[in-house]
Formats: sequence, C-alpha cells, structure tokens
Amino acid sequence: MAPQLIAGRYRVERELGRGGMGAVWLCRDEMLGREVAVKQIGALPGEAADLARGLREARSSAALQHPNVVSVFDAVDEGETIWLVMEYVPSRTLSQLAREEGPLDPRRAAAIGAQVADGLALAHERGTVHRDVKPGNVLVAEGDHAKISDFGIARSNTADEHRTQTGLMTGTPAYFSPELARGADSSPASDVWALGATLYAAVEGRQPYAPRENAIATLAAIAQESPEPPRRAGALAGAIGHMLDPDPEARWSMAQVARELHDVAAGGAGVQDTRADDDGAATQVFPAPAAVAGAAGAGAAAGAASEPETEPGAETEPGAETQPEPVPAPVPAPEPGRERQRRTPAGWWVAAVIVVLVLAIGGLVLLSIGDDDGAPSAEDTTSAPSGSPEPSEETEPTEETSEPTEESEPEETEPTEESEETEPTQGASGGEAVGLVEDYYAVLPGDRDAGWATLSPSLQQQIGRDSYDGFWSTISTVDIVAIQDVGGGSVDVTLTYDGGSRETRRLDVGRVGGELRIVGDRVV
Ligand SMILES: Nc1ncnc2c1ncn2[C@@H]1O[C@H](COP(=O)(O)OP(=O)(O)OP(=O)(O)O)[C@@H](O)[C@H]1O
Repeated sequence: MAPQLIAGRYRVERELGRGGMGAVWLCRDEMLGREVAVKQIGALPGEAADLARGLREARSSAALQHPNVVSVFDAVDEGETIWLVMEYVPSRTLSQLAREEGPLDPRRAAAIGAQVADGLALAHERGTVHRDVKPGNVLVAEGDHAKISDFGIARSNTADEHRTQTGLMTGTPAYFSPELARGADSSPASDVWALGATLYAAVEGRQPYAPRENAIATLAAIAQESPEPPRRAGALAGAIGHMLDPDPEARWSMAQVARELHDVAAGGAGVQDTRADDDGAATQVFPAPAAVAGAAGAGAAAGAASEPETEPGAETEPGAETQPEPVPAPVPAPEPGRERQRRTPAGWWVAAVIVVLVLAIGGLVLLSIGDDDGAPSAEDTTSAPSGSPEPSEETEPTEETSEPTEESEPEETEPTEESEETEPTQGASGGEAVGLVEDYYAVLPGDRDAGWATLSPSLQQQIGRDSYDGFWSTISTVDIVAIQDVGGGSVDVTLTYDGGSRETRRLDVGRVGGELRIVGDRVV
C-alpha cells in the first residue's frame, strides 16, 4: 500500500518504479520544498532492516558528489523500513531506453557509458564498489545526461566484517563477472565487467549471456563460457572486449574505460582488440574465462561476500517485482586452456554437483533472476537511433593491460565522423600543421577553452563541449612523444596521458575563415 507521508516530511506523489528491494516513490520534501525520490529498503532474509545498514548504503552514495551519480540526501529509519531519500532524476533507465528505442548507436552508448564510468571511477577512487551496475541502474535524463543510481548494495572496499554474515549474495546474475560467478568478492574490476555487459546489452539488444532457466545456469555460463563477440558495437567493440576480459587483473580500470568511452563518443575510431578468435573470425575476441588462472573456486563461495540480489528490468513493469530466488553460488573455474569453451552435459553435471555442495556447505545465495534488464530484443526493434554524438575529442586507450594473445585481424571500425569536414577549408602547410598541433597540446588539459577554440566549428559540433570537457577532465597531463607531418595538412602525433598510456592520433589541420584550425582527429 502506498504510504502517504514518509518520515513526517516526504509527501508521496506517485510511484516511480519498483526494483527487487521495493518501490521508489516520487515525493515532495515539505521541509525544503523540492521533489525527491524515496526508495524503500526492506529487510533481507536473515538480516534485520536496521538503520546501520541503511546508513551504510546511504553513505556510499552520499560520499560521492558527482554529476553522474544520483545523490543520496538522507536515510530514514521508520520501524521495519529504511527509506533512502535521493535526488529525483526525471529519466528513463537505460534498459527502458533501449527497449523503447531499440539497440543504441555505439557512439550514443559510449557517451552514456562514459558518464557512468566517470561516476564509477570516482567511486573506485574513494574505495567504493557499486556491485550492481546494470542498465536498470543507469538513469538517462534529457539530453542523454546519465547518472548511475542504486548504490544500495555498494560497499566500501574497506573491511566490513558484517557484510558476509548472512552469506547472502547480491547483484544481478546476468551482469556478474566470471570471478564473481565463481565466488570471488566484488571489486572495481567486477564493476568494469558489469558496465561492459551493460554497454554490450545496449548496443546489441541482448545481454552477453542469454537468460538461462535459472540463476545457477546463468552463473555457470558466465563462469565457463565467453560471450559471443558483439556484432553491432562498431567503435565500441574494442572497449567492450577489454571490459569483458575474463581476467580481472588484465581488465581495464574504470578510469581507462572512461577515457576510451569519451573518445569513442567523440568520434574516435576506438581501440582495436588484437586478441584473436580461435576460429579466425572477426576481431575483438573474448578470451574464455577458462583462461583465467587462479580464480576463486567453489571454496571461496562459502565465505565470499554475498548479498541479496536485485533484479533487472522490473522497472518497466510496475508491479512486476521480481522475487529473489535462492540459488547456489559460485561455479567452479573451468579447466584452463580451453578457449571459448562450450557447455557440455558432463561439464554441467560437474558444475551442478559442486554448486549443490556449495549450497549445502556455504550458505544461501540470493539472486533475482528476471534477466530482462536492459536488452531489448534485436528482433523487436528496428533501428539504432543515432544519438547525438556528443563527443569529445581526445582519447586515450591503450591495450597495455590486456593480454596479448594470438593475432586477430582487427575489425574494421566504423567510419568516424570526424573526417567528414563539411565547412570550406583550405590546406595548411606541414610546418603550420605541426605548429598548431604542438600549440594545441601545450594548452591542454589545463586550458580547455583554448583547446576547444583550436577546433573548427564543424569538429566542435561533432564532439560536443560536454564530452570534450568530460574527457579532458580525466587527464592530468598530456605529452607529445613524437610528431610527424604526413602531408596534406595532416599530422601524426604520439601522445602519453598522465605519463602512462600512449596512443597515436592523426590530426588534420586546415584554414577555416582564414584561421588555422584542427578540422579532423582520429586514432591511427
Ligand atoms: N532517483 C531516481 N529518480 C527517478 N526515478 C528513479 C530514481 N531511482 C529509481 N527510479 C525509478 O524507480 C525504478 C526502481 O528503482 P530501483 O532502484 O528500486 O530498481 P532496480 O535498480 O531495478 O532494482 P534493484 O534495487 O532491485 O536493483 C527505476 O527503474 C527507476 O525507473
């Protein structure tokens, strides 16, 4: 039944949606005269709904003041219920957006993902892991402004001896990383995987792991198989490949992800994943989890940090709250050395037996299963709305953290928009072009206004100022390692960002209205 007044202060106006843990209400804060979203948090099985827990949840978000993180204003204890009072974001979730508009254009997905990654990168920097990144927790507001919500099960990385007491596991199975599926604890790397799976679902119209008959089967598949490479991801494919690296040690950090996504959103060609597919097919390869050595096995499951789980997609069907379903946890690591392993009946039995043992020994894992989150069926949808390529410019991405395996032929990335200069331009000499590019990077990242003014209006339009600023705000230093005139007003420049990651870009320079400007930019 809908409450009317919460904590004597929040007047309920209407229900905004429902998740696995309860409803979210649009309320008017009568004290401050503003609208807020108030989320009810009930008790988890085996765990009392106590103020400490609610406050702990609130603290994860409250500590994060970031334009891409939903702010939490308050946590209120009313009897058996904790209410989280949050910033109200008039929005659709990414899962709703994708369902209503069809699979997203990769650059639009990158622009949304970049913002989420910015928020999560800050959380990771502060020692907080989100633990439930999924399309249903990405709120997309007007102008594709994105915010990550629901730090409700987020936990600080610092020791929290209470969190495993009940042996519950939370999260959304379809977005679990292989190491989580095998019983390891959540980590920043598992958030990166979940964001990769989220972007995969957004562009592909399906989750990387098709919904199985139950959560155990989903976890088993994640632990033992690699996902099908994405087919519609274009320039985003390489980034998704690195985010879905089965080895959490090799997986990109969230900060790396943010830089690459901003770059792709800005029209960058995207990194090429040089890892190979064993059948020689297209480029970005998703090494099977089997290749990961030392993943926590079933033994880790019993003591692993687990908690109650939430469920995807429920928000699209008000009232269709998913019931958490008890399932066994972690699935053992498959034998090493088999790429792209496919499930076999025998393998299933082994996994099932171990899983049952884990359940018996290790305690309950609670997961909700409706795998409906985020992935519109590709068949249901027709087009990929080209989102406002609101991009920025530079990029960063390197593959240094990913394990090189066999060579694969890099997938042709989709043509980038930045090379399509429509405004009338006149060529620049090699000396002029090199000089302008040197001047450009000399002012960055400190003076973004000056950098921005160096771009032609057409390139500015392709990139978008927000995205430009978003990218450069993640960079502390950029240095030119090498620069070369390649003719026709184009310059190849090799850069290092923050003294680490390195890339080579080709910048085209021309005269626009008599002024020298950068008119094109791409990774080479
Ligand atoms: N701050 C907010 N502003 C506006 N709408 C919100 C806000 N938070 C949540 N909602 C809406 O309420 C719905 C339910 O949110 P909730 O966080 O409970 O769902 P969920 O993430 O799918 O579930 P779970 O908590 O089980 O992960 C969302 O799908 C969204 O539509």
